Amino acid sequence: MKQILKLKLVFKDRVGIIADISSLLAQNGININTMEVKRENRRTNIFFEVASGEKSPEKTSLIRILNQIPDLQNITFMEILPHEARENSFKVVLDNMSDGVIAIDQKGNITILNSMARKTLDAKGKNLIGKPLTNMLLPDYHLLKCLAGEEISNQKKSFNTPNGRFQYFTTQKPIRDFSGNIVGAVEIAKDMQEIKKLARSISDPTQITFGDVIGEHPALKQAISFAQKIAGTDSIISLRGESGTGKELFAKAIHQASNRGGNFVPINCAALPESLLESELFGYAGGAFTGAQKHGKPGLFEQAADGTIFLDEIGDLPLGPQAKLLRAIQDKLVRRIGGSKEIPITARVITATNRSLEQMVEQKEFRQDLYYRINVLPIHIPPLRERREDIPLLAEHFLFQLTSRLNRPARELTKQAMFKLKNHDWPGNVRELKNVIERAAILGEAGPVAAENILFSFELATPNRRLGNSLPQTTKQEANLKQMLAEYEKAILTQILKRKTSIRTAATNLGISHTTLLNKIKKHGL
Ligand SMILES: Nc1ncnc2c1ncn2[C@@H]1O[C@H](COP(=O)(O)OP(=O)(O)OP(=O)(O)O)[C@@H](O)[C@H]1O
Repeated sequence: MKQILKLKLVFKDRVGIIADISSLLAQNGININTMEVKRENRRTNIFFEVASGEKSPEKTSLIRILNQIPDLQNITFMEILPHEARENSFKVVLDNMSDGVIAIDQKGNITILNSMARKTLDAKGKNLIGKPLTNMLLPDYHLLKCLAGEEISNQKKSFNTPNGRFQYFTTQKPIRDFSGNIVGAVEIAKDMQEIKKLARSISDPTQITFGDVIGEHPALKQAISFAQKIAGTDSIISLRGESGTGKELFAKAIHQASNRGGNFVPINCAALPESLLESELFGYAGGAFTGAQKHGKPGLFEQAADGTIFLDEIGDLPLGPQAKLLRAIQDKLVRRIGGSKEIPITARVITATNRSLEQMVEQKEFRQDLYYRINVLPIHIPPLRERREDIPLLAEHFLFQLTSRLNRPARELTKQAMFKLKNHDWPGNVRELKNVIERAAILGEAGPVAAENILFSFELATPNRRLGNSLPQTTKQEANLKQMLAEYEKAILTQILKRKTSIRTAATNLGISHTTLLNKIKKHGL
């Protein structure tokens, strides 16, 4: 029976090994199918495959033959040779591409046809490798012209396939060897629908996915994986977390992952007066009140249709609208103000708040029954100060976002700038970090973003800081006592360091130890 054997031989490095192997095997009537040589550490590794003919070599007889070659140190039989492993991984890469790839050799015979090309051309299961390109039904055979040096880039084309009309951008180029000789040609076809989808997702900022939620902290990752798990259900989700922690970002990502057909419709319950809230949420019938539109107006529940309604700051919803919201959620029906028709609700409800609803229930500011309705699946988003390790990731992300938006070259943050960011308390959470980074990037020159351009809101409030009797002019809204003291301390240290005395003298003057002063200098990124 015909047999294929794959081997690895290890030799002490010397000249003439390959000649020895070839002539010895030929003398014994054994054919070499493939051979690969690799030299390393004064050893020569030879990988090869032999196909035995009539005189099929047994493993033992092959070993006996090979053992005659001088300097052979080791023989191993292999399942797969290195070049086969490389080809397999190359094939996996090609087959996982969303573009169709066809390659031909010098004679115009097909050498590569990846999964996407097979699918589009309805060639699955057909063995076309090695066959002429002209055997395939294609809109044209321009690829053959690439063998004469022609090439095209991103040309729009379309043709009818058994699966419908396929519109694509094609790029076709000759393949050249190291000396520049044409040894084949390759075509890459990009599906136009995929390109359109990609363009939409880049240009449409509302298309937020979980990939846009940056952070590696376990608590954040847990929140993301829980949100991903429940995104596809119809249940009400309650997002809990301080202001600026990313609740709206999560809501949008959940909506995107839910694959719901309708829109994402947000409403900030704190931003509207009570009189307007109900008409916004539930809409009104024609002539419901003076000034109303003649034909009435659909509310946000109706507008969201099969999508998602995001009730932001639900803790700020007054008690009146709370009762109506509860009824709507319970009955899955809304009635426009002044109307009689009941309209079914198909939208998914996501709520968010930074307030303690539990405390509000206790103080009778929030209805207990509504609380239980909306708090079925709570997701807690941790504040930034509890996940400081995410600060560098987020800072780089916002810097990259800004520079790409402004069409500027990518930038990085200096070590000192990063240090300053990591040591801030972040009362405003991720939103504050985003603002700080954008401000720093705009303020500074080109090149890395420096620490002196990292300005927190309390620093902005005191542009004319002076030492002496005047305290920093930060007001209560802008910073807490801790921040004000930190700022005052920093101002004193900056002033003292400017005098260029030694750290030790400065420490003595300040009445603190040398190490305490060093720690403080480090803390303030001075
Ligand atoms: N993990 C994150 N990754 C990337 N960007 C984030 C993240 N968290 C928040 N952001 C960004 O920070 C800003 C504030 O986030 P968002 O508006 O979602 O917060 P919020 O919790 O809804 O705030 P509020 O309670 O004030 O309504 C947005 O620009 C958002 O894109």
